[in-house]
Amino acid sequence: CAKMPKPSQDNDRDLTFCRILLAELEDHHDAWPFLNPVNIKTVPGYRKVIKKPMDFSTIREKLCSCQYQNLEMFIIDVNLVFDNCEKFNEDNSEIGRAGHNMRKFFERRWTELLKSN
Ligand SMILES: Cn1cc(C(=O)NCCCNC(=O)c2ccc(F)cc2)ccc1=O
Repeated sequence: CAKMPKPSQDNDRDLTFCRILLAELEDHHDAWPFLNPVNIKTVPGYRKVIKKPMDFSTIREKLCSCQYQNLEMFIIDVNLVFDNCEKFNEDNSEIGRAGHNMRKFFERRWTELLKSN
């Protein structure tokens, strides 16, 4: 059928979830490697290896400028942060472990939030 616009209350719910989830990610103890874009001038190899850099401040900027149509698009960008981290860092490294911890936290929190609805 014709693509019907999503009822606004679903959009509002999705936007609220994105704001809650992003605030919790930014406040997490292990967030420090992901708060700002990786500095491709000071981190050798990063520019070549990671095709689509992503970080929490960029996600914050996209959220505040209505660049996420829905919760799914937001989750894709958050997972990109953690997938980039796994690709570039050893599992047994400080940043590698932070990435695994943050991904586990995020998975648990968004499933909890969606179950609450
Ligand atoms: C995700 N990723 C990050 C880095 C990286 O070196 N990132 C900068 C760490 C230095 N940043 C801090 O220490 C900091 C930042 C904010 C803050 F509030 C407190 C501390 C390298 C490879 C990689 O894959």
